[in-house]
Amino acid sequence: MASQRKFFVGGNWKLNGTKKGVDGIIDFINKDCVDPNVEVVVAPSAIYLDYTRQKVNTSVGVAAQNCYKVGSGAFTGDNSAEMIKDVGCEWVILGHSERRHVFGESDQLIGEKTQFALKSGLKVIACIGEKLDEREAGHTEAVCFRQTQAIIDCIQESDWGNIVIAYEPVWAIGTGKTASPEQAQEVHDTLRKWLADKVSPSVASSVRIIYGGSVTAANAKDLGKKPDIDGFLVGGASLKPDFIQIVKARA
Ligand SMILES: O=C[C@H](O)COP(=O)(O)O
Repeated sequence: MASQRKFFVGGNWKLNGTKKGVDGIIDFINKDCVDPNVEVVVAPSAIYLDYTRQKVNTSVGVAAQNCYKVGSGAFTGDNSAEMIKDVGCEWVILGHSERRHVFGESDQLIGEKTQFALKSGLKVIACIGEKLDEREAGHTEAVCFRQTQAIIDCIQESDWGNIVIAYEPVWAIGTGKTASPEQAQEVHDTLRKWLADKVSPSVASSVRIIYGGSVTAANAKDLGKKPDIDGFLVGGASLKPDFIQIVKARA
């Protein structure tokens, strides 16, 4: 039976773009990015959230790339869920590998941020994934389970309808070394089975698990054919018109 899970493609623009660059991306998205079978969400830098929300088609969701675990206060440089909602955006990416490994965010902090974002009414793209040395040591599952468990510990079963899990092996991010469709499918399948046990069978079968790590217009079709790959979180290629081909990978 075909999956009931709606294909989801996120474009994570990371720390890229000026207003002119954002205009260019929005331009190709608005021209050709409508597919009722695909949920598309783009994540500009926080500076451009409001601008992007105002200019991109309303059928395209807009996500922040991060937010803090409380609503307001003396937290210089951070953004809150309330602010993200206030400018009309409904998603946030949390636990991205660059937050974990460049900025040193812990599993626990990411769990707490996820809890607060969901309570505040945002939907969450929750990222997990192992580093190269962890994969080579045979710890891929253990790392993904540990990172996901920290989120499970902070939320309720009913929250899972507002979460998309992004499996992003760190060794595949921005390196051109995509996980093969078989490697990604294996992790997604294992994680889904584990979620059935740790959360519930219904959450396991309904939650979307998307893949991220050097996804391109050239490899998206093969990745998208796998039954447990429910879409992509795209970095570099989301800045280019190739993104449209990735959105249409299953068309
Ligand atoms: O959030 C997106 C991922 O970090 C993937 O980035 P990438 O497509 O540039 O490898």
